Amino acid sequence: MQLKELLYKVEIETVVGDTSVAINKLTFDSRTIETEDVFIAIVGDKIDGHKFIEAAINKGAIAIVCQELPTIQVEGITYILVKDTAKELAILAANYYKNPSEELKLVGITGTNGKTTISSLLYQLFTKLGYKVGLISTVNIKVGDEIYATKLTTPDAITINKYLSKMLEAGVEFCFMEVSSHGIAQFRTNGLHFTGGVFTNLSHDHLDYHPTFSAYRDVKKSFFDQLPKTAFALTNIDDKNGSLMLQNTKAKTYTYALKNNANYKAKIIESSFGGTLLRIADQEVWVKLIGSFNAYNMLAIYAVAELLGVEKLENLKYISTLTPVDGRFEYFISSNKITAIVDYAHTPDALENVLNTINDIRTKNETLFTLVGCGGDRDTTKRPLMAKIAVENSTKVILTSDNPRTENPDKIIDDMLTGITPTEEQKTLCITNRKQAIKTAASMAKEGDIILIAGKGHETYQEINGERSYFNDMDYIKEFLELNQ
Ligand SMILES: CC(=O)N[C@H]1[C@@H](OP(=O)(O)OP(=O)(O)OC[C@H]2O[C@@H](n3ccc(=O)[nH]c3=O)[C@H](O)[C@@H]2O)O[C@H](CO)[C@@H](O)[C@@H]1O[C@H](C)C(=O)N[C@@H](C)C(=O)N[C@H](CCC(=O)O)C(=O)O
Ligand SMILES: Nc1ncnc2c1ncn2[C@@H]1O[C@H](COP(=O)(O)OP(=O)(O)OP(=O)(O)O)[C@@H](O)[C@H]1O
Ligand SMILES: N[C@H](CCC[C@H](N)C(=O)O)C(=O)O
Ligand SMILES: [Mg+2]
Repeated sequence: MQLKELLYKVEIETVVGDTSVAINKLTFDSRTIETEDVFIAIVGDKIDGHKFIEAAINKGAIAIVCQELPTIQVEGITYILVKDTAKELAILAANYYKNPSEELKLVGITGTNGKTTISSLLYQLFTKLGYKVGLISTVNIKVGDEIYATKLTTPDAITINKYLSKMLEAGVEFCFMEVSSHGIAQFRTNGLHFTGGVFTNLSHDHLDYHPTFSAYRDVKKSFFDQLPKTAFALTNIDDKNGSLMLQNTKAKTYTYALKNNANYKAKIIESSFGGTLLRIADQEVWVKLIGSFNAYNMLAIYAVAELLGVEKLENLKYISTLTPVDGRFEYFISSNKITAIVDYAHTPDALENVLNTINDIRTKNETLFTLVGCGGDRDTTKRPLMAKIAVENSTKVILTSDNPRTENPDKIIDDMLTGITPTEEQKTLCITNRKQAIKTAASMAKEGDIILIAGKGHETYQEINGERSYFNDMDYIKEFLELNQ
C-alpha cells in the first residue's frame, strides 16, 4: 500500500516529502515501529508522542503524521502535518483497513451503564437468529465464535478497524460495539460508519477524566451529532438526558421507555430471582434477566432488533432465551441456601439499581451483605456516594479494595468512609484484602442470607501497584461458601 492511499479524507495542512512511498503498517506507539511504518504522534494525557518522532525514524518509520513539524526534518522521510493527530488517526486507520465499517451493519451503544449488557445480548440474539455477528465490548471482542481478549471498552481506532476488517473477512453481517466516553473524546470511533446508535442513560462516572458532568454529557451527545442520516438513533427517553442526545442528530430518531410515551414501551408485570415477566409491544415475554434496569436493556435490544429488520414474534421468542452476561447479576445459591450475587456495579447509579432490585425481591427477614470498593486512579468523587448507597440499602457492609492501581488502598477506603455517618459505621467493616473480605462475608452469612459482591463483575484480576494478579469474585465466594458447609 502507498502512503497516498491512506490520506483520503484526511484534513492535511502541509505535506513535506513524497506520498508515493510504500508503507508497512500504522502505529501511534514508537515502541512497536517496524521498517516502513507510519508513525502518528499523539498528544497524550501523560506524554506528548511528538517526543518519539526521532526514535520512530531510527527504528525505520518512513512517514510521520504530526501536529507540529520537527525543526530538523530527515531526508527521505515524509511528514504529514494535520491539526489533530488523534482525530486523523481514525481516518488513516479506516483507510488502511479499507473502511470495513461501510460494509457491515455497525451499531454503537453508549451511556454510563448497560453498554456491555445490551451489546453482548444483541450479539447473542443475532447469533441465535442465524447470522454471523461481531462484538466489541469491555469483556471481549468476538468475530463470529472466535474470542479475543481486550483491555479497553472501546479500543483505539487501529484496533477497531483491524477487528472490523477481520469480521468482514469472516462473513460477519452485524457488529455491536460499546462506545465509551473516553472512546468518543479521544476520537477512537471517528470516521466509522454506524448503522445505528443507542443511548442507555447518563449518571455519575468518569468525572476524573471529563472536567464537568455537562462536558461528559456533551461528549456522549457528540456521538449522535455525528451519525449519518441513514442511521437510526435510539434513546432512553425516561433518562433526563435522553432527549438532549437526539437534539442535533441527522439520524432517524426513536425512543424507548418504561414510564414516558415512546416508540418502544415495556412494562414489568412480575419479577423474581428467576427472571422478569415483561410486556413489550402488547405481548408478554418472560426474560431471564432481573431488575428494572434490565427491563430497559431488554427493551433497547428488542427495539434495535426491530430497527434492523427482525420480525416481532421471532424477536420476542429469542429475547426470552437470552442468558445473562458474565458478572452482571450473576448468582450462585450455596447448598445451605445463601445467595451470592456478583455484579459489575462500579458507579453509584448501578450500585443503587442493583441494591433496589435485590431489596424489591427479597423478604427482608434475611441479612443482606454488600461488599464493595472503588477503583484507584479513577473518579474519587464517587467513593463517598457508593459507600452511602451501600449502607443505606444493606443490612451489613464490607468496604474493600477494587483495583487500587497506583493508589494506597486504605486511602480509598478512607475516602469511601467520608460518605457515611458514625452510626452507619457500626454496620460497616473495612477489610482491605478483597479475598479476606469475601471470606468474612461467607463466614458471617446464615441460611437464607444474600451477599452482593459489587464492582468487579467478570474481571479475573486485581490490579495493585500496576501489577495484575488473578482474582475472581465468583470463584472465591463459591469456594468459601462451600467450605463453610
Ligand atoms: C486516559 C486514557 O484513556 N488513556 C489512553 C490514551 O493514553 P494516553 O493519552 O495517556 O497516552 P500517553 O501515555 O500519554 O502517550 C501519548 C502517546 O505517546 C505514545 N508513546 C508513548 C511512549 C513511548 O515510548 N512511545 C510512544 O510513542 C503513546 O503510544 C501515545 O500515543 O491512549 C492510549 C492508546 O489508545 C490508551 O491505551 C490509554 O488508555 C488507558 C490505558 C486507559 O486506562 N484508559 C481507560 C481510562 C479508558 O479508556 N477507559 C474507557 C472507558 C471505560 C468505561 O466507560 O468505563 C474505555 O473505553 O475502556
Ligand atoms: N440500563 C442500566 N441502567 C442502570 N444500571 C445498569 C443498566 N444495565 C446494567 N446496569 C448496572 O451497571 C453494571 C454494568 O453494566 P454493563 O457492564 O452492562 O455497563 P457498561 O455500560 O458496559 O459499563 P462500562 O462503562 O464499565 O463498560 C451492571 O452490573 C449493573 O449493575
Ligand atoms: N471501565 C471502567 C471499569 C471499572 C471497573 C472497576 N472494577 C474498577 O477497576 O474501577 C474503568 O476502567 O474505569
Ligand atoms: Mg462495558
